Amino acid sequence: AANVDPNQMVSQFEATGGKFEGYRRSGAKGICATGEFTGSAEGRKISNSSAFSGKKIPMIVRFSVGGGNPNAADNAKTQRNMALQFTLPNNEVWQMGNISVPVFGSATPEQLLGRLQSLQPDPATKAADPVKVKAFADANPEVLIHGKFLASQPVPASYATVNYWGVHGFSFANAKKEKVSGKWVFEPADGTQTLTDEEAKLKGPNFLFDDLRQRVAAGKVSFNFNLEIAQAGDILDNATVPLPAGRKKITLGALKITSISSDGSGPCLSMTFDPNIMPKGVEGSADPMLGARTVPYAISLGRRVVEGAKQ
Ligand code: HEM
Repeated sequence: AANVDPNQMVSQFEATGGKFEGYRRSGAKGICATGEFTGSAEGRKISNSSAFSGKKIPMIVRFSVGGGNPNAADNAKTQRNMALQFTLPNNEVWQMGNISVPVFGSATPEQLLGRLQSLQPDPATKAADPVKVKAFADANPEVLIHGKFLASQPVPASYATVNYWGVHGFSFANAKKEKVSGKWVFEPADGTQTLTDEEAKLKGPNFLFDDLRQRVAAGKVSFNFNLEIAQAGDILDNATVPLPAGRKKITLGALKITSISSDGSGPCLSMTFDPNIMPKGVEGSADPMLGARTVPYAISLGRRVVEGAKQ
């Protein structure tokens, strides 16, 4: 993390993805929501965090499409995001930014910067230089895993019907200081739903906000907060490596979405979701991508608030 200047990183997001004043430099097209989280007995068993008390925890939520473009198409095979803030008793806060892919597109901040540099559009052609893109990917093959997953999946029918992974390893500790480590995923309680290519085309590029409003009005949007438990030897410090299939999965609680803000407003507008902000009873892993998120998020927040926060 120390080897990449966070200001340079955020500027590289702008150089590669475009600069859109007032918008997040990543996850730009998004919408604020609120909800409530109810922790389970299994959650209480592994963590003494008040998030799992079983009392309803107020949640600030933001759904978005991946990338820096606030006009990104909703009907493409691209990433969806769900960012969360648990507002806990005793002034504790838990923030996370989860994505609709089990892995991230780079293992280290240096690799992310290099990948973004390789994808930066050439001013003459307005497109990335395929030779540079290939050279970087050949030398860093793990940067392709994320995109291959998205290309292999149909377009999600809704923000409410896709899985959202944390991608980093995290640990939980209970009052006896027993430690459980793993990777989490929020899974729609009613299962995932996707669109055929033909259905996606008919939906057009702007259907996700209205779709979500309708589903929330019907009281139908909830996710199970699931933890896949790591076994000895599993890799937990690399966001490009998912846990092996078939790891034991426990449900830490249920997240229900209860309201959607009007476009361009709401509680998520002028804040950021820093996954390093965790309550007692939850701990991050040594994944270098995790620690490297704090400062660029704050810089992106600062830039867009000064410009006039739009989404
Ligand atoms: C060094 C690594 C990373 C950098 C520099 C970075 C950078 C950023 C920036 C600048 C933003 C916009 C923040 C804002 O304006 O509030 C953002 C948003 C986001 N990032 Fe990252 N990111 C990194 C790694 C990751 C990883 C590994 C994930 C995977 C879970 C991720 C998921 C998200 C999500 C879900 C959002 C949208 C949050 C929201 O709705 O406010 N990022 N990222």
